[in-house]
Amino acid sequence: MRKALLKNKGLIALTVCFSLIVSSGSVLVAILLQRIIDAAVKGDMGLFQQTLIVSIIYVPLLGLFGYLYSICSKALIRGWTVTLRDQVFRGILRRNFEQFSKTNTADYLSALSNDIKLIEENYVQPLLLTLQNVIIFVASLLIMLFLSPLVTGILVGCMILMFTVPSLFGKALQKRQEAVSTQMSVFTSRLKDMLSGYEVIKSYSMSKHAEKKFAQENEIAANTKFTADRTLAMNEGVSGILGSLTQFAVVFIAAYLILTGKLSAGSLVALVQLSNGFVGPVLVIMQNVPRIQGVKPVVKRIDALAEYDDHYYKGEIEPVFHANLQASQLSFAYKEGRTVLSDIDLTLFKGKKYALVGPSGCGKSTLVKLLSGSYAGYDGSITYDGIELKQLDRDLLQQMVSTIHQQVYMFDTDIRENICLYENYSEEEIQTAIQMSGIDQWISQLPNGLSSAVGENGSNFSGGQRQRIAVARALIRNMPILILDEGTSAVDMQTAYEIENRLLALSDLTLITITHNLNPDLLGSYDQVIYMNEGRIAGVGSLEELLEQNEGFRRFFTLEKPVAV
Ligand SMILES: Nc1ncnc2c1ncn2[C@@H]1O[C@H](COP(=O)(O)OP(=O)(O)OP(=O)(O)O)[C@@H](O)[C@H]1O
Repeated sequence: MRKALLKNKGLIALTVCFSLIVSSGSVLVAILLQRIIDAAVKGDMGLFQQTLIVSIIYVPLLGLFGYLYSICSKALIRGWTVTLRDQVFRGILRRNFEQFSKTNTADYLSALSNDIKLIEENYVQPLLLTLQNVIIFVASLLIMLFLSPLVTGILVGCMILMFTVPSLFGKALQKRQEAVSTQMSVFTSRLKDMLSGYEVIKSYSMSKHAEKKFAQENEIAANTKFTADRTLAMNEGVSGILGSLTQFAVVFIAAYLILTGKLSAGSLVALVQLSNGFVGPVLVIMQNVPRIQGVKPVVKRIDALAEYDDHYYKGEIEPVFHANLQASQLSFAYKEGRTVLSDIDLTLFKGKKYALVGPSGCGKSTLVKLLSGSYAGYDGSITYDGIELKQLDRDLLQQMVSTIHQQVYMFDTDIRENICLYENYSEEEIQTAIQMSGIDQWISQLPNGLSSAVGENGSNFSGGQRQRIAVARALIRNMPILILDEGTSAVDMQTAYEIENRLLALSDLTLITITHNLNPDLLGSYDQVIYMNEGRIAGVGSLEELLEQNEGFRRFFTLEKPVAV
C-alpha cells in the first residue's frame, strides 16, 4: 500500500494542495456571509458593495479549485489502484510454484478484483475525504474561536462525545469487512470451480444442482456483505443523531447570546455556517475512520501478496549445465508426515536421454518438478554441475529447463504467440520448431496458418494438437534440458513415436521423458530407463539391463501391456 502511495506522490501533493485551498476556501464563505448580513442589518452600503464584488470573484474561483481537487483526487484513486493491482500481480508472479499452488487461483482473482475494490471504497476514498474534512475542521475551529470562544467550547465538548462513536464500531466493522473479503474469495473460488466444470455439469445434467449451489453461495456472500453494511448503517445513524443535536445546541446558545446582546446577527449566521463546517467534517471523519480501520485486514492481505519475498530462492549464482544434474539423498513431502519421495540418488548426464517409468502415483512428476526447481522444501540436495539448486539464480535456471506437461495451457491468442510466448523468433526458427514437433503440415492446411486463433485454453484444437504446439513451444527455446511429463500422451502412437525419436536425435539435449507407454522399441532408444516405485528409485539401466536384472521392473513391464507401433 505504502509503495503504491509513494509511486503517486506527485498526485498526492497536488490533491493535498487543492484540498487545502478548497477546504479553507469553503470555510471562509462564512466570513462573507457574516459581512453581508451585518452590512444589511447596519445599513452599510459600502460594506455591502465591497462584499458583493469579493463574492462575485471568490465563488467561481472556489468552484474552479473544487473542480481541480475533484479531478486530482480521482486521478490519484486511479493511479493508486492501478499501481496496487500491478504490485499484487507482480507479487503473485514472484512466488515459486510451491508457494503459488498453496493458494487457490480464485483467491488471487478475488484479491485482484474484490479486495482492491473494497480497498478503493473503504480505504482510499475515505482517506481522501477524511483529509479534506480535517482541514475544514481545523479552519472552522480557528474562525469560530475568533468569533465566539464560548460557542466553540460547547461545540468541542459535543465533538469529544461524537468521537467516541468510531471506536465503538471500528472493531466490529473490522471483523465484518474481513469476513466479506474471505466470503468473496470463497464465492469466486466456487464460481470458478463450477464454470471450469461446465462440461461435466452439462453432460451429467447437473444444471439444477449447480443453480441451487450458486443460489446458496450467492445468498451467503450477499448476507455477509449486508451484515457489514448494517454495522456501517448503525455507525452512520448514531453519528447523524449526535451531529444534529450538536447543531441545535449551537443555534440555541448563539441565539441566547444575541438576546443578551453579546453577538451580532451576522456572527450568528457565520457561526451556524461554521458549525456546519465543524460538525459536518466530524461526522464524515466519524463515518470514515471505522471504514478505514475495518478494511485493515484486507489491506494486510493485499500487502502480503504485493510484497511477497521468495526467501527460498535468493540464489544469485548463474547456473551452468556442462556435466550433470544430480540428486543426493533427496526426500520430499507435500504435507508434513506424508513422504512422497525418499532417499533419491540419481545422476543425469548432459546430452543423455532418460525414460522415467513406474506405477501411477509413485512420484515421477514430483521428482522432475523438484529437479526443475518448482519446489524448494526438500531434504537432501539437488545440484547442477555441483552447485546446489537453491543457490542458483531462479530466473536463469528457468531458462535452462523446459517442461511439456500432459495438460497443456494455451493462451487465448493464435498459434504463433502460443509457440513464441511473446518473444522474438525468426521465421526460420519457428518453422524448424513446428517441423520438429510434427505440426508443419497440419498448420499449413489451416486457412490462417500460424495466425489461427486457439480459443480459450486451446479449445479450438484437440488435446494432441495442443500437445504438439507445446512441443514446438519448448523446442524453439532450445533449452539444454527438456522434460516431457507425459507430454505426448494425447497424440496417437505413431506421432508420439516420431516426436520422441526426433528429440532423441538431438545430441546436445538432455531429455527426461515420463511415460506410461512401455514400447520396447522406444524405451530401448533411451540411454537409461529409471524405474521408480513408491517414491524411491527401484532401478536404473538400459531397458535390456533392467529386464535382465530387475525382477520388480520385469513384472511392471510385463503387466503394463507394451504397445506395438
Ligand atoms: N500438489 C500436491 N499436493 C499434495 N500431494 C500431491 C501433490 N501432487 C502430487 N501429490 C501426491 O504425490 C504422490 C506422487 O504424485 P506424482 O504426481 O508425483 O506421481 P506420478 O508418478 O507422476 O503419477 P502419475 O503417473 O499418475 O502421473 C501421489 O500420492 C500424489 O497424490
